[in-house]
Amino acid sequence: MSATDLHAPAAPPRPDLGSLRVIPIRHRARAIGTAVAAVLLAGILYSLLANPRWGWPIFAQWFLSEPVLVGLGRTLLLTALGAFFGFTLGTVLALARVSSSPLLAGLAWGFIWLFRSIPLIVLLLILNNLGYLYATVSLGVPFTGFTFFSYNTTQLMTPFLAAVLGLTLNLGAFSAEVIRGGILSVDQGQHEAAAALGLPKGHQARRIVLPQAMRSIVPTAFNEIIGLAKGTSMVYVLALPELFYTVQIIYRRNLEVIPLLMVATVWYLIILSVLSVIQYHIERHYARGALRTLPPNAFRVIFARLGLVSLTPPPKSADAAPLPSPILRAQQHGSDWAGSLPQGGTVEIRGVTKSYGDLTVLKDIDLVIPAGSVTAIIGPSGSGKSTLLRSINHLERVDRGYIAIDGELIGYRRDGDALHELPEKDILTRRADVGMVFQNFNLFPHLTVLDNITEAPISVRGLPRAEAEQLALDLLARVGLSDKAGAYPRQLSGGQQQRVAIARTLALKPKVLLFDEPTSALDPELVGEVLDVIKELASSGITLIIVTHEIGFAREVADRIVFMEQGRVVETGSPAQVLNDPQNRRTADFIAKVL
Ligand SMILES: Nc1ncnc2c1ncn2[C@@H]1O[C@H](COP(=O)(O)OP(=O)(O)OP(=O)(O)O)[C@@H](O)[C@H]1O
Repeated sequence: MSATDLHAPAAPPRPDLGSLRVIPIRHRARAIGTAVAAVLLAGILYSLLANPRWGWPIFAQWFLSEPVLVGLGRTLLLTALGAFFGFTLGTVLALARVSSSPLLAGLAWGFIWLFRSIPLIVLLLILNNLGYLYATVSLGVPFTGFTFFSYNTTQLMTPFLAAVLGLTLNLGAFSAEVIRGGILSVDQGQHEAAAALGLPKGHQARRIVLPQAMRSIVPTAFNEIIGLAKGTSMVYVLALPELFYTVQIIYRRNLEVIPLLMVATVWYLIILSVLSVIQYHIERHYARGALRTLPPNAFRVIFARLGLVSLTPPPKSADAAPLPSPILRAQQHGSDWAGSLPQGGTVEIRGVTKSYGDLTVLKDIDLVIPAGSVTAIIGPSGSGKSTLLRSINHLERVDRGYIAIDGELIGYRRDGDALHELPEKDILTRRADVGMVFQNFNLFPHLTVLDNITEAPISVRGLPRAEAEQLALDLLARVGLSDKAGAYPRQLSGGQQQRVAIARTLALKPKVLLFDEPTSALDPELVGEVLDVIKELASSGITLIIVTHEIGFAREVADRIVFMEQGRVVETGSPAQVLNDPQNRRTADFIAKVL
């Protein structure tokens, strides 16, 4: 014991913390509010039940009567058909609106403009009177008199068909804008990552863009469907006895207006409640991956309130296990990148120039990057490094010059002196040879880690699912993440996400791997784990091109450094030469600033 300890005042006795009680704060205002709400509710219920004019016995007599149920069935059928065809049409229109074809986009815009402008009731009446405008509906070859079929319009356009068609056209126009809004809400990086993996356009829309767009589409889409369910009452103008028209017929006969209106109201309330439960579960489905923890299943909440189940899921033992370092994990699996990846390709960049409007960001770039080499591109911000990298896999189109991998042009076909741009389908196929790892990872948040990796091998390389999953598990083991196969990207740290992104790119077995500042979105303590994986890859034989601000890492891993400034390659050479003995003054100034 030291002298200071001898003179220190004795510490007060430590209370027994285990015996302390926690007393929750009392919210007086909330308690008063609840009491007022309960009194109001009781008052409303009393007025509903005690006032005989509501006519509850008559309500009970008609609520489940046959004509009401038949009308209800028609309302439900119209809602289901209108919603199905309306949203199918809306999806096609929304995809046409965002397509790069001006004609398609213009036609879709015109359709939406027209059918959003026409009131539903007017549209229904026009469709119902179509027979007056066109006596027959025919399909044939114009001016030849040749027809495949011909129908009498009045017989064809029954009130039911007119109702379904009217509701479909109306909902199609409104839902197209809802869906387009959802598509626009998907981050640009997601489109780029899908394109960089060579996923076909239709596949990108179906598997990557629309599922993510659904999160913002679903709430508004359900508003539209609820509007449609109530809007079906509009078809009374066609004398089609759906729910509302049926109760109207009944109360005109028995004059019990209020009880019969209540019959319709309560049925609409039930339809709305069922739709709300469906909406909750669809939203929950599309929240997978977007939220770290999903909200509980609505039925589970009810059962939990009744004390039948617990709301807390049992802990997952796999998540608790500490992760070994990537390199250690790779050694445990006896892995060696060399041999498992294809031989690297030679990248030839010739006379590449690129401008954005008046700003020329790449100026006559000439570079040959040998197969299997590791090249680090460095330079000040805005010097064109990322643009050059993105041009290599044709995410950016160059204005002049060309880029070839093993002599094969990425975005073009050469014909004498002319370079013809390839169709999107061929560009996507060739892109699969050039993997790209993005600064912000751009993992698909709605897919598990395993699905992120298997998506492109299955769709682009045509691998059977079982084989693709085996490949993905092997790659995950190599980057030290085999126990995260079932996790969603948002459940991983930044460093882990970037390692998954590397595994996803490698699953296509590219000849060239591009890294666009792979660590700049990471916290300093996570940078090392990603750099470790890249260092391992450096000896694999694959060609690596890395845009980086990590000069120390570039020195350690690269065979060659390319220094860029203002869209030009100012100096290239070995790390020792460029970093220790730069020949150009601008390179020297930059190195002096960053080292
Ligand atoms: N889509 C675009 N439209 C217009 N200008 C662009 C576009 N993309 C890049 N630029 C401009 O091109 C120049 C080069 O950008 P680039 O991203 O290639 O630079 P960088 O060297 O990678 O910079 P950093 O190190 O900051 O990422 C910059 O001036 C940038 O503002």
